[in-house]
Amino acid sequence: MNNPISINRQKVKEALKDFTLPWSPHIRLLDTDLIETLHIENQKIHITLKVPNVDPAQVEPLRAKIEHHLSQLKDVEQARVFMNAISSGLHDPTISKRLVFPPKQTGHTKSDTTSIKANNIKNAKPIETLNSVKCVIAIASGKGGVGKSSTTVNLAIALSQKGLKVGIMDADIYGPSIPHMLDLKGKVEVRDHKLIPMTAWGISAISIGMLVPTNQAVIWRGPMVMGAVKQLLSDVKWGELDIMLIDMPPGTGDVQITLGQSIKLDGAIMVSTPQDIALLDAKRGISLFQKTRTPILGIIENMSYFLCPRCQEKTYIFGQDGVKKEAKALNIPFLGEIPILPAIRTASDEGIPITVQQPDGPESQAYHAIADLIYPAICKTGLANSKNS
Ligand SMILES: Nc1ncnc2c1ncn2[C@@H]1O[C@H](COP(=O)(O)OP(=O)(O)OP(=O)(O)O)[C@@H](O)[C@H]1O
Repeated sequence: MNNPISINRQKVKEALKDFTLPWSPHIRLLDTDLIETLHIENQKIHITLKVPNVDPAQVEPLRAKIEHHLSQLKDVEQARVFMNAISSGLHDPTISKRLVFPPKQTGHTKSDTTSIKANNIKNAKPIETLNSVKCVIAIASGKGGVGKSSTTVNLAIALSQKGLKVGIMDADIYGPSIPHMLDLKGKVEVRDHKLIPMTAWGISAISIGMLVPTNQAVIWRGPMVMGAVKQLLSDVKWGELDIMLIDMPPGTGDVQITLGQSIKLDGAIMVSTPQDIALLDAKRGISLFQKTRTPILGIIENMSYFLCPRCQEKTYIFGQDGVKKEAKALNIPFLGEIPILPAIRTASDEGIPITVQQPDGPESQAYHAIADLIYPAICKTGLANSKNS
């Protein structure tokens, strides 16, 4: 005979009886009204924690500690604790409660990128919603504005034109541009408490830009960002995907740390422009991925050269082969050059990517050539001959 499931509200409360507030250690959590909701369903505990008017960085350890402690209880399959916003600008009230932290911040949580260790991932619980995603690859850059989002979108479309099912997770919390580039407007559908990705040009996509007004997330720091990333990872019903591309924010901050600690990436692709400064920053990004033992699939040089529309002559405005040489020095694959062309920018601005508008044009060919190179890595047969040599 099966043993009855023993977890119930009483047991959860019992487990939390010694928890105190990190900012007022003499006050017991259960003596406050901070636990707003407590639901138990199918051995999964969901708690909503009201966040008082303190620095969210002080609340995050409590959230994490409760999650960890409750997930150890007998008959508990999963414990999730969500921070509840005092007010939010999210379009969907069922999501808003869970996604954001209070707007007031008294301090900036500085990210300690050195604290990322590969073994953190071992402790991370598998994210159920990603079970149906075969391969997750981050598209990153050290510096902003180098064309990472344009590359993500066009690469995604090039891969889908090869017959793969592709999704984009826009993790660029501070400047989400994927909805604009894919012309995705309107409200994200919520089904069974999960976000349903929007679709355009055969690509599924989710972005914080679909959930909050564009200027709101810009001020988020530390735990707010981490909470948002975790929920973009675990609260989205992706369905079957061959590959998910994650459009990362530039640099090495909270998003990179949270992702590094939450999921095992199958690979990372760096995007850089030929300028020295962008390359220098890209190297920092590469070293961060190396710390989490994420395979670097390679580096793409964007805005490499101008292609004369009349004579097809290439002009290397910022010098030739800078990224290629650096890739060789770093012993990582060089994935290719993308020209700087007005059509790429205008297509992005119109929300109809160049790979959709002119799938056979020279700009699209550059993305297709890179898709050809990474395709075998996605299909776990190793990277195709890269252009390093
Ligand atoms: N190869 C290219 N040719 C012409 N314009 C380009 C090219 N790549 C990107 N752009 C344009 O440069 C601008 C910045 O590109 P994008 O938003 O993709 O960069 P990003 O690295 O994602 O920026 P952010 O750091 O803000 O997220 C956009 O206007 C985009 O259309």
